[in-house]
Amino acid sequence: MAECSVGCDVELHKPTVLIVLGMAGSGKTTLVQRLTAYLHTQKDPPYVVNLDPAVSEVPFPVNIDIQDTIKYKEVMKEYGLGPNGAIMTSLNLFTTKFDQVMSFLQKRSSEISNVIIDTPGQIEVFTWSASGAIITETLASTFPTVVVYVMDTARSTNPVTFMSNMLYACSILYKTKLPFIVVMNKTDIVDHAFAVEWTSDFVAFQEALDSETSYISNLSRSMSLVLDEFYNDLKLVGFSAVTGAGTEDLMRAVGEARQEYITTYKPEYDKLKERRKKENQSASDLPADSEIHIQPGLVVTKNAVESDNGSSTDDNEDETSADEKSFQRFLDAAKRSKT
Ligand SMILES: Nc1nc2c(ncn2[C@@H]2O[C@H](COP(=O)(O)OP(=O)(O)OP(=O)(O)O)[C@@H](O)[C@H]2O)c(=O)[nH]1
Repeated sequence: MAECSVGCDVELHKPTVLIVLGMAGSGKTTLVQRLTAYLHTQKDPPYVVNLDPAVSEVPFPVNIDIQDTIKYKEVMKEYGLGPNGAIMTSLNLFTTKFDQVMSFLQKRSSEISNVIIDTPGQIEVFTWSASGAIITETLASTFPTVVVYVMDTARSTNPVTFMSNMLYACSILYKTKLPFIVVMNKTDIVDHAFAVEWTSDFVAFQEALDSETSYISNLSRSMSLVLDEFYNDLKLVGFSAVTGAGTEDLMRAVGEARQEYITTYKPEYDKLKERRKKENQSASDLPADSEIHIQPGLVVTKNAVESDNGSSTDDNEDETSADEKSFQRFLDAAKRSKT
């Protein structure tokens, strides 16, 4: 990617957006709580956004809470959905209003240094959905944005499990195209030194795999070669959301990732913004009901959403996934909100 040569100083006065992702139970919410408390003690309170519609209690002061706009249990009732479908639909509905979130952020932009975004427990709701992609792209097109990927250290001591989680992290890196920090959380239970060793010493990881004799461990050996490149640029931080150990290391890594966004990723996002603008202009030639404006510069057409799901309109209705149905409701709701 190209280096940012001009206009980078403009970014100086913008807050860093931290998108906190991770498997269910890895400690995302507790980490957001810990970071928020830390930044308050630094007299630099963050702007906090909760995108998890199903969290029973938000344990930190939150500026924007999806639950204030969308009642997840009502969505379940109204659309006859199970918990996962309702979480997905709630996020889709909220995405149609994300331009309002952006205007709040822009208004506060000069007063805050960090925006922290907590995401739904089920990671795929955010990472493999069109609404997650729209939110990520919208934020990253405007603010220096970094992904904070939380891993449960205690549950990653098995080399094959560790490898699986790292492959997932790697796939998110390629999907979001943003600077990436892996936070090895819960170091109060297990020290993360093994993860540092496995990601920096290829031979040490191979030796750990030697104790595994399954077919999967052979696959892991091959995959570890692939991941070697990913590890080269990886920012890996040991952290405990419960004790606060590693908080300063994490904030240092966020600062480095922000810099990386400005020099390496921003030029790509600028090009994307330009492309979206052009798409937006050509979409204005289409009939009104074939487009849905999510926010200026971002247009989701019906076709775009369907191709995101890898489906076509010819699919058998019975085979239509809950995800696709939920997107159809998203489209309908967005159309309604336009009128
Ligand atoms: N010992 C220890 N426990 C932790 C730490 N961080 C989180 N936990 C515990 O792990 C559990 C899950 O934490 P959450 O913060 O709810 O995790 P989450 O990723 O937001 O969970 P979902 O929203 O369900 O995905 C809770 O019981 C926390 O108390 C940590 O650093 N150390």
